[in-house]
Amino acid sequence: MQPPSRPRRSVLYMPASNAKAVSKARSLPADAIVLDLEDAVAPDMKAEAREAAVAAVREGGFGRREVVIRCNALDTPWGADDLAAAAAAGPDGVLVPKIASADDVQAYDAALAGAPANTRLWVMIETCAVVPRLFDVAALAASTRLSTFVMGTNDLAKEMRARLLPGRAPFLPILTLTVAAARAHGLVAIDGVCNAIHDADLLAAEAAQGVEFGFDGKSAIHPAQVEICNAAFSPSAEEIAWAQSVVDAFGLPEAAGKGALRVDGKMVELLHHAQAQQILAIAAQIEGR
Ligand SMILES: CC(C)(COP(=O)(O)OP(=O)(O)OC[C@H]1O[C@@H](n2cnc3c(N)ncnc32)[C@H](O)[C@@H]1OP(=O)(O)O)[C@@H](O)C(=O)NCCC(=O)NCCSC(=O)C[C@H](O)C(=O)O
Ligand SMILES: [Mg+2]
Repeated sequence: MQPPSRPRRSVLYMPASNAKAVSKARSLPADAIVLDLEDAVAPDMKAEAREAAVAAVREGGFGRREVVIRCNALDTPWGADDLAAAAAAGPDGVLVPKIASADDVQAYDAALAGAPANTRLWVMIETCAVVPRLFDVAALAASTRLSTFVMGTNDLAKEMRARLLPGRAPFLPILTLTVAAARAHGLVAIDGVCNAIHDADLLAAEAAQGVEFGFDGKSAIHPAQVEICNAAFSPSAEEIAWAQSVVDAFGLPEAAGKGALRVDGKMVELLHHAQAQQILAIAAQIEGR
């Protein structure tokens, strides 16, 4: 199991046209920020938002935060220009909406052909059509820039005509499939947004659910949500202590050549050793922030 290369506990969206929010993002503790050109931007502001996103990426100042531009879909009047501008700006990621198939992902990858090699492709998982194709889409990680799945539970709810209520019952099978497909092909998986900006209890419960499902982090739409996501997706003190005990136990001379050990009264195997190393690696990165 490969440890995640960096923490992505909180992924904060903002309309790229909101200069105040973009400026504020440079000092917020989000692990990644998404400069949105899509649903958060009204049609008559699309061109201005595109220019602002490119200018923000060029200006920089985001420190360790990953910077991602979310483009409009290629079948909209703005998609092609967004993709071209994003490719030229070279952010850490370009997030694309409403993909329905592996062919869609190939088309977005082709549109980013001129981008720097470190610009990765993030895709929204938010259509009904993509659900049975998640593993085929994820497999493109081997041959394209694809690196990240991001749940779009608002659009999914709209397409399914489902209710987005506490517990998220209608979406649970899709959350599971998304994480499983991501893990099968080494992708990052980010959970969707909680629209209730100031309901800290609801967000904490949803974030804990995302942790339980195996997501790497959660989407946020307001600064007040960032710390809650960070806390939920950081390894706890107990998890870190367990991980250290497991790594220490496998490091002892008497553990050489063994695949299973007893640690604190419980069996641990090499798979737990790998998990423990992953927890310690991500905890060390968080500690360094
Ligand atoms: C939702 C909001 C419109 C609320 O805005 P507002 O009421 O103005 O917020 P506040 O007055 O509480 O703001 C306080 C300060 O914080 C800054 N701020 C607010 N939001 C952000 C943000 N997202 N990032 C950075 N900074 C932010 C304000 O500028 C204030 O600053 P200051 O005055 O200096 O104190 C607004 O929060 C907002 O626009 N949020 C993001 C909306 C968005 O991007 N939506 C698209 C993504 S969600 C989605 O589509 C997911 C997916 O596609 C799906 O289908 O599910
Ligand atoms: Mg959406």
